[in-house]
Order: sequence, then structure tokens, then C-alpha cells
Amino acid sequence: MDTTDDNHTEGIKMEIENQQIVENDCFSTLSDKTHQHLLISERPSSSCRMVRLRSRPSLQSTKSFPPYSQCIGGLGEDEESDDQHNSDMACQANATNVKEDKREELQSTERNEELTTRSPRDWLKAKWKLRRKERSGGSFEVDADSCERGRWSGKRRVEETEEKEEFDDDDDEGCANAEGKHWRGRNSSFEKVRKEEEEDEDGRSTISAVEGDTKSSRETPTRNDEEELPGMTEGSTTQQWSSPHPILSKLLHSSTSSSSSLNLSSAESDEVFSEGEDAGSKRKTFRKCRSWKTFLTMMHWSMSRQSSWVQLAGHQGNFQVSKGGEVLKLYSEVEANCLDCLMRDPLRPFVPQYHGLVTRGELCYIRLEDLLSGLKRPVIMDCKMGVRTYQEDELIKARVKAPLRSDMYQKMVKMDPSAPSAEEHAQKGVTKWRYLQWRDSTSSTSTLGFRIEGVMMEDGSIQRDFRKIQTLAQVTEALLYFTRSQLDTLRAYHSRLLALSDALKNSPFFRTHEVIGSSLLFVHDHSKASVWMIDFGKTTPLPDSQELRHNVPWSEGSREDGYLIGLSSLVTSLAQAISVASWQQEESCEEEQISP
Ligand SMILES: O=P(O)(O)O[C@H]1[C@H](O)[C@@H](OP(=O)(O)O)[C@H](OP(=O)(O)O)[C@@H](OP(=O)(O)O)[C@H]1O
Ligand SMILES: Nc1ncnc2c1ncn2[C@@H]1O[C@H](COP(=O)(O)OP(=O)(O)O)[C@@H](O)[C@H]1O
Repeated sequence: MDTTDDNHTEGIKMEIENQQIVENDCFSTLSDKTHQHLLISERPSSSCRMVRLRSRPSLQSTKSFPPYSQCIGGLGEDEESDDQHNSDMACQANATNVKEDKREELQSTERNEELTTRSPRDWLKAKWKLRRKERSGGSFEVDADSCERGRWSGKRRVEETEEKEEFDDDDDEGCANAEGKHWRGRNSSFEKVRKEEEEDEDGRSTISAVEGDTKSSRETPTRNDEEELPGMTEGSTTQQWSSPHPILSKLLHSSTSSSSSLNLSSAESDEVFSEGEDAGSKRKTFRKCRSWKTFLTMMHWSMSRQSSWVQLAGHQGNFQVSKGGEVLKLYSEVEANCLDCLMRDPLRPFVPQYHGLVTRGELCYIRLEDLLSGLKRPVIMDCKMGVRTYQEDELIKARVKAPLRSDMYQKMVKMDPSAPSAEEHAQKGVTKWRYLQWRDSTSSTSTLGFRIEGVMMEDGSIQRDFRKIQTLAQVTEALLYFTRSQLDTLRAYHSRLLALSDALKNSPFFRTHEVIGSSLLFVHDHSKASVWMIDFGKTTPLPDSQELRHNVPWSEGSREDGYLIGLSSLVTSLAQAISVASWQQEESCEEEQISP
């Protein structure tokens, strides 16, 4: 079991106490302790240990569970799939959905009779069983192999970062090109700070200028003008070496084999050469040494670039992968202020550690703990929280004279050509509020108080066609897919969300801030699972001593965000997923026992 630690100084890491959740009752009391990364217990959670151990592969073989787009009618239509294969799968999904719809029509009378006479819990169970029966009845005509290929042949996550790496190669140019509007917006306040900094004769650091008197409260709020390694362009890091040179080999073997050990000082590199050489050979050796130093440096970067970091949602170009388990996010004053407050709030264990600011080229970045650091083949899900994703200002602007956004109009048409009004079609543009509001109403945001923005599975394939999900049952199905019905993972998430719920109740930050567009990032691998609050770019403090309840619907002027409505929906859905996964497990136990 991998027990790699989080970087939190106050971190409390504890193993999940599976027994805290009664096997089939997910609403039972859970640990009130604060979890950060919850270790997924290897202990079996059901009594049929032997069977379960054997049946575990069959749980994992939810690989044969059809791709999500095929589980829920209509979802396969999303054109925003990440690769060609996904769109192929979507076509298959449509065909399958038509067939399924017909079959469902025929069975609906029988199904309704059966379902309406039951309690919600029984209803869910019966529904699940019916679905299972349908699939196992041989009438599910999807080519299971091709489903499998679809789900397991998505883009590798490293490809996702290629665009960003190109930008990395030349910070300044990248800044100008990528997401120019957003960059300028986010960094405009930083520009102001930079000017102040230049005027400051004491050479005060950027961080102290930005953070002012809050500096002392910060854990490591130091400026760190990232030094690129000499003679090194990041573009060269894409080069791969199949087998190391003997000298590198020697170094590798004498090192602790961690990638950081490759970041050698020149003294260390010198050691690989023998003494007693003449001046000529020393010069040659020196050149050789330098080239090896460069080589090793490149290797180091290459290795660090192969980290599993991925940006699942949000603005492309906003992030840079950094060294030492950190990611850099483009500076926003609003977000930096929030993170600053959060480091002194009960919510701190649920937020990536904030390490202050750093400049790279012309731009300023927020240094954040990399939540994927230490995870092996992480599986990630981004859930955008709240009953709305627009700020009230956006609505006010839309009424007065908001600029029309043709990009948003196009995104809208792509998802649903009939969505824009005749007027919007004519002007080929919509206001930002109109677009965001439409996104909220066509997803589960308005109804459930959150939506799944995207999921990345352990093979690196990314799926974003969850964004049209509207019902809790669909969310539950998505959670089962995302976790591959693994009970330990589901329980870890459930437990973590309950702990978050407690922390939110005690959080002065939460009471006094309107939290818009913030996400919960679910991350797990084979041994750990956790949920984190991220993205505070649209989270703003309330005026005076106003406080929010977060669990009531929004009405204009109230500034309520419905964050707790979303959290409660998620907890309920996770509980349902745990129930379903338990039944699945029980059934496979039974099947195992019946079969000789
Ligand atoms: O997810 P899609 O449908 O692409 O829409 C995005 C998200 O709503 C972004 O919100 P978030 O940052 O919460 O993900 C929002 O950014 P902001 O509202 O933060 O600016 C973008 O607005 P523009 O950045 O204006 O394009 C908008 O285009
Ligand atoms: N601290 C972090 N560690 C790891 N991944 C992160 C972290 N912060 C953000 N991400 C990744 O980046 C994505 C976008 O983050 P977010 O803060 O929402 O960006 P934006 O403000 O551009 O919307 C997330 O979905 C997640 O995949």
C-alpha cells in the first residue's frame, strides 16, 4: 500500500474505517475526523472475504460496463468529446440508445408497476436490477469490445499538456498568444504591483507587495523567480532516451533513483571522471562533463515533465507544471486573496496548499500544491459547485449593455443548435450571462446544485459528456463509472465529503463569501482517494457583516450560491452509489458461491 504523504503541514492522514459505514446503509454516521487523503483500505468490507477477494477482478471488470455515454440515453450525443474515438463511441451510443428506448417502451408498463410499489431504496435497487437483467439478457447489442476500446484508447494525459508545454517553451510569447484576454485580465492587477515593485528602492519582493500585511500568516509566502536551468530550453525535454549512457547509468545506479537526484551539482557530475588526466584531456573532459550536465539536466526535466499532471477543466493556458509537487496557476487577485484567507480557516485541509506567488517571464502565478502529486495513474473528476455559475454582476451587465460573445454563441450552437433564440442566431452572439445561465439550466447545476465538468480515467482518457446530466440517478451512474464501483473508493469519497460538510459549517470564510464557479476535485488512485476545493477565481467576500446560508435557492440580490445544495446532492448520490456497488458485490458473491 502506497502511503505517500500530502504536503500539508497540519495534515492529518488516516485510514478509512470501513466499519464506520454500515454495509448497506450509506447514511449511517461517519467519522467526524478531518481526512485529507483517505487511504483506501485493503480490508474487505463485506463478510464474504474469500469470495470478495476472488470477485474483486469482476468488480474491476466494470471495464465491461458500457461507456457512460451508452448508459444514459442522449448523453452520447455530445460533440465535445476529446478525441475521434469518443465521437465514434457517441455514434454507437446513439444507435444503442434507440434500440434501448424501444426495448424500454415495451418493458415500461411492467417496470412501472414493479417500481412504483416500492420505497425509494427498493426502487433504486429494483431499477438497477432491471437494468442489469436487461444487459445480461443478451439483448444489449453493443459490441463490448469496441466499448472497451473506446474507453481505453483515449488520449494520454501527457498529450493534454503538450499545448501548455509549447507555451512553456517561451513564456513571453505564450503569454501573448494563449488566452490573451484572460491573461491580461488576470494579470492586470499584477502589473500594478510590478510597477510598485519597480519603484520600491528596497527591492521589496513581489510577494510582499501583493500580500501586504498578510504575509506573516502565510506558510511559505516567498518570492521565487523560477530560474530555468542553464543551457536548457524546455522544448528539448520532449526528447526521449531509450537506454541510458553508461555514465548516466552509473549515476543512476549510485543515486537514490529519485528523479530529483538527477539534478546534480557540477561537483557531483565531476565525480564520474577519473583523476590524473592532462590539461587537454581535462578540457575535453570538462566539455564532456558540461555536456553531460546538460544531458542530465534535460533528463531531469524530461522526467519531471512526464508527471501525471492534467488540467481537466478551466481555461487552457492558465496552468504550468512546476517543480516540487506544485502547480502554478495564473495570478488572479480575487483567488489569491481567497487562498490567503483559506490558509487560516478550518477549510485549509480541504484546499491545496497555497505557497505564495512566483513570476515567470512577465507573468505572475499562484503557487499551489499539486493535488495529483504522489498519485499513481490518478483518476480525477471535477464537479463545479453551486446552483449558478455566474456572478450577479454578469446579470446586471447583461441587462445594460453586455458585449455579445460569438465564442459562447458557437459553443451553444455546437451543443444544441436550437438553443439560441432567433435574435441570438441573427446577431451570432450571446451575452456571457445568457450562456452561463443556459449551461446551468441544461446541466444539473440549477437542479442539483453542481455538475460534473469532466472525468479523467486512469488510462488518461478524458470525458466531458457528463455535463448534460440532469438527474441524481444519472449522477449516481456516473459515480459508479468513475470509481468502477469500487466500494472503498466510494466510501472514502463519501467520508471526505461529510468531513468537508462539517468544516464548512465551522468556516468563517465560507459564511462570508459567495462561492461561484468553484469546483470539488475528486482524485483517487489504487490506494488513496480525496476531494479538494479548488478554483476561487469568482469567490468574493460579502459586504459588511453579511453572511450566506448556502443551502437555499438563489434569488437576485441574495447572492446565495447553493453550494450546500450541491454538496448534499453529491453526498446523497455517493450514498446511492455505495448501495448499488454493495448489491453488485453481493450478487457477484452469490454468483461465485453458486458456480462450482
Ligand atoms: O465551461 P465553458 O462552458 O467553456 O464556459 C466557461 C466557464 O463557464 C468558465 O467558468 P470557470 O472559470 O468557472 O470554469 C468561464 O470563465 P470565467 O467566468 O471564470 O471567466 C468562461 O468564461 P470566459 O472566461 O469569459 O470565456 C466560460 O466560457
Ligand atoms: N492544485 C491543483 N492540483 C492539481 N490539479 C489542479 C489543481 N488546481 C487545478 N487543477 C486542475 O486544473 C483544472 C482547472 O482548474 P481551475 O482552478 O478550475 O481553473 P480555471 O480557473 O481556469 O477554471 C481542474 O479541473 C484540475 O484538473
